[in-house]
Amino acid sequence: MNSKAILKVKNISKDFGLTHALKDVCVEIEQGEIIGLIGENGSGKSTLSSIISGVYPASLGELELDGEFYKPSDTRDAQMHGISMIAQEMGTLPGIRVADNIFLGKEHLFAKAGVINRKKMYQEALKAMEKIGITNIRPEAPIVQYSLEDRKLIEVVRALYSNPKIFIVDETTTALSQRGRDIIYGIIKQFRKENKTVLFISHDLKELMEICTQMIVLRDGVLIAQLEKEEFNEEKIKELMVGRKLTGDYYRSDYDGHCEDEVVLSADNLYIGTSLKGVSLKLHKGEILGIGGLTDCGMHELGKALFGVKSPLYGEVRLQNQEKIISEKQAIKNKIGYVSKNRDQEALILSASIMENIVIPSYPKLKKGPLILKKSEKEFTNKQVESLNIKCREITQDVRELSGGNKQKVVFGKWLGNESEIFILDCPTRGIDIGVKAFMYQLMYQLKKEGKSIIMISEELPELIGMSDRILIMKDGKIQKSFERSESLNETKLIREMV
Ligand SMILES: Nc1ncnc2c1ncn2[C@@H]1O[C@H](COP(=O)(O)OP(=O)(O)OP(=O)(O)O)[C@@H](O)[C@H]1O
Repeated sequence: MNSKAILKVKNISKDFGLTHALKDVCVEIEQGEIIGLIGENGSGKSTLSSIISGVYPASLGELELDGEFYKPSDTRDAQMHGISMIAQEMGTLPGIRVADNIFLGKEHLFAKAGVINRKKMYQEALKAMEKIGITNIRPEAPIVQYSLEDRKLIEVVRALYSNPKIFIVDETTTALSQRGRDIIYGIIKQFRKENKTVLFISHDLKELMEICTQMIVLRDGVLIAQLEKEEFNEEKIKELMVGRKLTGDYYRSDYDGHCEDEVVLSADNLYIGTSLKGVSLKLHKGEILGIGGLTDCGMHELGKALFGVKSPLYGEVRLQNQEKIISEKQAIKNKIGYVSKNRDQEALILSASIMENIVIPSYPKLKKGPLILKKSEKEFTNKQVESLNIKCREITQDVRELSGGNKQKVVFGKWLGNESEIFILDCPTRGIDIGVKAFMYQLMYQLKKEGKSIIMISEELPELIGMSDRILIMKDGKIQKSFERSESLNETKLIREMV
């Protein structure tokens, strides 16, 4: 393979106010390499890829592309230089069709005398989608018709249409099902074959070790290492990421799946569209009930139904006092907290501050007459920020500015602050680093010991096995099998029931 530095990152620093997101980073990225970018939440991965892909400029330092000075004025300029990125937060435009999303800003390609030839545009969209193996999406359909995953894949098609020589994938695969992941892996393989370059950001170290040919490790905005494939070693990379040896238990170490008999939440024969077909379950006081399955098995809809955001066509969700859960507002009033899989879209208001996000469910509690005192809001927020160790500049800072792990802590803070008794957690550790993950597991175990009850919906089998008292495996909208906590439980036994 022809090895040549296609991109040089020279002494790049980036400050956001008082936050030093990148400090004097120097990296050489070679043509034809698949480079994994790894580091804890907030280590600067997205900042580095955003500078390379033209989202914003560096504060100091410069870039060199193909031996020439390179300073993209925006993402379109970067695309014209052959660099495209799929970002964590970007998304598609909701009010328009699939094809219009793919060719956003490139409509002139299909225009003649100011009139767009839509037939040609749709044909081209179909071709572009088929090229990466997407066959279920209609180019003329409104984009809102499609799932979050399909919309993410449409973004991929858009990014690839400019035929980039460097493709940056920022924390995308965790949001996708196996089918979506396979599409991304297929694209990466193709890039490698064509001697093109990929910068791949993921928190899944195993995934990176398998797919990448090199690995860049960042810590606190500083470049720690650039490793060749033969130097990949899981323990060593983890140590480089966190700067210390990781010791102690990751998951809980006991195998006692015992909890109280008291049922705090029950679902009876829930039906929702084609996603839930008669699901019943009981959650006990002090129980961690894991729910697993393939992404489209209905488990995410089940979480929404238990929290009252999705109404079942048939069946009901009841609390211990037999009150029926029919809305999110009522669930919150009854001390239920919900962490959505789609954190940025459903669990947070990104343009609001950390404080506003944390106090929302607790407004009724904080109210003194018709007013809420700023002082009590601040005290309330500070307590959560301190106990969850949320890394931020100030509590009035927009949540948008936080790294993924810290955003997730804000979501937890809002439900802990409201003194929730029941937590419905949909993929609670998605996109967060190993340090924060370990913290989340300890927190869940602590909550269990305090008698709180947790439903943990997860696509990660090790965490289901490692943390749950009981696991329900779902398949095609139904509960397929229940497993008790046991030392002999393993992934193979669960997978057998999932597929
Ligand atoms: N627009 C912004 N305004 C202010 N601070 C920001 C902004 N973007 C990032 N930061 C800060 O810069 C630091 C690096 O963030 P960055 O998003 O690059 O980390 P990351 O490694 O990609 O994290 P994650 O894995 O959680 O996505 C963090 O402290 C973050 O809070």
